[in-house]
Amino acid sequence: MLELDRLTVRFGGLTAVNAVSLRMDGSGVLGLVGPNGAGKTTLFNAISGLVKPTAGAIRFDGRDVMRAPMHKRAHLGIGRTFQIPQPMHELTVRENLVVAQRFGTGKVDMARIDEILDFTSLAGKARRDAATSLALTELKALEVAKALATNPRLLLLDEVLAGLETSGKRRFMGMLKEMQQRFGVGIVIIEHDIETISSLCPRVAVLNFGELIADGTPDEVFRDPAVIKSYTGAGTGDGHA
Ligand SMILES: Nc1ncnc2c1ncn2[C@@H]1O[C@H](COP(=O)(O)OP(=O)(O)OP(=O)(O)O)[C@@H](O)[C@H]1O
Repeated sequence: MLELDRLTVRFGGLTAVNAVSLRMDGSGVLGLVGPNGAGKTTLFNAISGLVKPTAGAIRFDGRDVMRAPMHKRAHLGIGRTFQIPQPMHELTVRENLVVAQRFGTGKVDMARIDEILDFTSLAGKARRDAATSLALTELKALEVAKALATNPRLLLLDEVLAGLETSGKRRFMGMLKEMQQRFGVGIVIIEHDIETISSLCPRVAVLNFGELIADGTPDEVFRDPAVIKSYTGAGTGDGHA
């Protein structure tokens, strides 16, 4: 479904993503890890159309989307969340989903919105509450709900689990596991915690200084000396992946 071919993003003299080639079919969950500044979010930005790659190719269902604008990529089925949740604060939870759905699909389907609100446990908050009144877990759920409302077939989740306490995180992980089946969506998730990634993702890709240095099962990847070195040598030193 998604095919990156030597994708490269440069910001002036800095190569944030360096000739990354990666394929993903329409199912499953792919974990994307790497030390801070490795280029993970930039890769998401390039796939979703927020930054313009310098070189390489992005194909979605065999179609070259390298130059397609964000809304076009959303229409084709590429959805995403942002590291810092970006709700429209003054709108209600339901209105946030309506706006997202219009952006992603060009129409409004209230039954689908109700299904998503239910699934993300936001139904009780939907009508009255402005997004600004939500707690962190609810804001993260809203970020996922908005992305689901765009009707994606591939969903890029940028650190949606970060900052959640243990029980919230567990519930959220259950939701993500169920989401693939229920909504027929393939997931790529950026997450720093190795235990979380290992439990969620049968496949993990590792970036370091913009380069893809490993791609395999969690067991293979987290035992790979190059990956261990990237964390101990060039990593954050804070125990995070
Ligand atoms: N718009 C930009 N202009 C210039 N440099 C940028 C821009 N966006 C990102 N960078 C740089 O590109 C590199 C990769 O950043 P990116 O945010 O993609 O890393 P990351 O792996 O997502 O990091 P983190 O885990 O800390 O979120 C960093 O050196 C960052 O400072």
